Amino acid sequence: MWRIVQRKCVTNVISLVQNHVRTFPVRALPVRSTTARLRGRAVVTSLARFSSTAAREQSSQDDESGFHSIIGDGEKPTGQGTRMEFQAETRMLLDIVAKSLYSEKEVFIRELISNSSDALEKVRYFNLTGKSLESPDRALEIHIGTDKVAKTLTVQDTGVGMTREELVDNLGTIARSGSKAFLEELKKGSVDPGTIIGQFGVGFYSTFMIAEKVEVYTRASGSPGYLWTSDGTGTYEVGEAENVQLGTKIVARLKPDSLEFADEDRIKEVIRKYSNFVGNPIFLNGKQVNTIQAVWLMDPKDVSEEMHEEFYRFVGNSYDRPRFTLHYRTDAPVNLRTLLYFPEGKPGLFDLSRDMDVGISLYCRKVLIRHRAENILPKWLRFVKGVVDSEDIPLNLSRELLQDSSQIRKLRTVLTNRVVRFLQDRARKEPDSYREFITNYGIFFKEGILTGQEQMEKEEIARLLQYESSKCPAGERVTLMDYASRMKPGERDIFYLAAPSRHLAESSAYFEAFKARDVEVLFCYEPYDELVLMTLRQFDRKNLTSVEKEMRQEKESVKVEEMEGSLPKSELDALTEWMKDTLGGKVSAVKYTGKLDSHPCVVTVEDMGAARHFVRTQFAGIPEEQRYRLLQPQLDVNPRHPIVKKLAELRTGNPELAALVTEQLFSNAMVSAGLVEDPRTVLTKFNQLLALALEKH
Ligand SMILES: Nc1ncnc2c1ncn2[C@@H]1O[C@H](COP(=O)(O)OP(=O)(O)OP(=O)(O)O)[C@@H](O)[C@H]1O
Repeated sequence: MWRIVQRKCVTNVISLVQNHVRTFPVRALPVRSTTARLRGRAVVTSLARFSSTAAREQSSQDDESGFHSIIGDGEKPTGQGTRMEFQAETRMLLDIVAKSLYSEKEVFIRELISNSSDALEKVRYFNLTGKSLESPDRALEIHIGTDKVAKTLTVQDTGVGMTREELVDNLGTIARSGSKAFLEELKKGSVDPGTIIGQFGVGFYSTFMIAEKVEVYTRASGSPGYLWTSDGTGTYEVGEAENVQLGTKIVARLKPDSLEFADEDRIKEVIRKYSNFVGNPIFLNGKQVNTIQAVWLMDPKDVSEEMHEEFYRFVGNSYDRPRFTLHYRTDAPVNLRTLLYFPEGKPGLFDLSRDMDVGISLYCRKVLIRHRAENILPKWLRFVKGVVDSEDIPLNLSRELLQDSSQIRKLRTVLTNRVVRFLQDRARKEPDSYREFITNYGIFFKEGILTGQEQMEKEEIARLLQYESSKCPAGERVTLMDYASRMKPGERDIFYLAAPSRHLAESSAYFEAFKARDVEVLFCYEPYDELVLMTLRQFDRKNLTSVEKEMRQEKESVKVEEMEGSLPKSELDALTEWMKDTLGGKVSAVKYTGKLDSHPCVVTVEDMGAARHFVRTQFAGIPEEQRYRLLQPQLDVNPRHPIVKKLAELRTGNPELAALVTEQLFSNAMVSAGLVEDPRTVLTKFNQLLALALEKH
């Protein structure tokens, strides 16, 4: 019977068991201190869960027996308890590893390659530290062979191999990781652990997901060769074997439902996916498959532009080139090796969709943990392509990601801040290229602001945005920082105006007063701009204020008497009252303003940006009267304008024409405010007006 050495490495077994079977008895040992703090944490959590589960089970038993426990602390042990060991049912445990631990069968290849790579790293280490080995100069390689006829997959390495004792210890003990023990030895001597991957001591058994029998031929330096065989149902055999080469060869005899793994193309695909960057050459049926280097682990100085281009195409699955490259490493607050690319080409239609995953692959020591790893970067940065490699990521036993850990959240914050700062830097150092970039990708930053949680975070992203300004020639763009730096002491608002083009912005009725006062206004041309600035609300403690809002909040009441060329106040009051009656429920009020010059009137609503967005997206199907009730427009007339003055006369002389003119003035103002879903609807009245005007001629 296959015995589990419970004194060793039981912690891993416990977390495995907790995740999969509750009642499985194993012996609990204290959590070991580990290289990756995260692992410790995962195990601690499991232990906590384990004890609470046990406690729950205990209390439910109490209930069934009719005993209702009352919480108290009177109980005391009456003597020394007997130390017992948990028992484990090996066959069941193996079954769990082979059947339930991994979500994808194909990962067994990653596990075997990782083991081979560890074995090769160990040879390298022994060579470096002067330990005498047989054939120390042998090529350090991994060879994989597929055989459809024999229905086998073979993974062979020229690594350290195993002695008989090691075979029994490592492959005969579930959750015993020789590699991890090796790593801990190295760390005691403060040697760089290099790229040893194994840590849990279960990966090898994943082979039983696809193999009905596994044969392991292995020979360590100075030791005879051995053959270890098992069908994964609870027992194994070990015996000496002849002609075994230094290193280890694993032959998987495939199950009938797993014959795909005897297919070269299928294996190539899996290697490329998970193990493409393993530091040792991998040959598949004699041809090397992993030709691309783990560029992200290289010194940035040593990576040429061509290498970046090639790597970018590989990770980004793209055909353009990277416009900007962020290649950096850090050890605090989290260990990170990062290589991120910002595309030169335009985003595709799919990239714009929020259903698209982020473009970052997450690696741990060169082994792929997750392709397109969500949560590593926020969704709005999904156009960034590249690799993040971190030893600090909390993996679970099946080397899958624990998505919602605090460590992942920390990683995400660190990365996001770094990306934003990097782009702010590009805007300063490569303004032309950045301009092109923001033209294509600005929409993502806007999404970042719209979906962001913290004001600080939103303001950091807002630093990346650029707008045309009334103070700069057409085509030139400024940032919110530029605007803020030009503000005079005491000024508290950054003004913006949303319009489809510069021409319409400059000729807008709302802009007139600002122009006259020589106040800078940012022009926003994209549909989401004003929503973004409304969401942002403030930047650098200045208010972001739309020109329409400023107009509606006319501070002091207008002194008509002092306005040169204005209608007298009494006439104006009578006119505005009559206009309100004429427009009926369409307006909430008709007032007069001193802020207009060449325009007869404007419409203002409570929150113009939101109203416009509402009109664009929600208006279809809403009856006309209801639309006005929702918008509550206020009409502000210009008492100096010739049309308004003429209207005051017409009101009594030709009320029919005056009413038509009033309706048309209002419609024009609504169109120019962007509050009419389809401007064609105002043409009927306009034609009536023309007909009436031409009647007399
Ligand atoms: N090809 C190999 N050459 C030498 N030793 C090996 C080889 N494959 C496995 N071993 C030994 O067997 C041990 C157990 O392997 P296993 O894949 O189960 O776990 P691991 O690699 O240590 O951890 P993980 O579950 O994280 O992959 C390894 O730690 C290593 O000591």
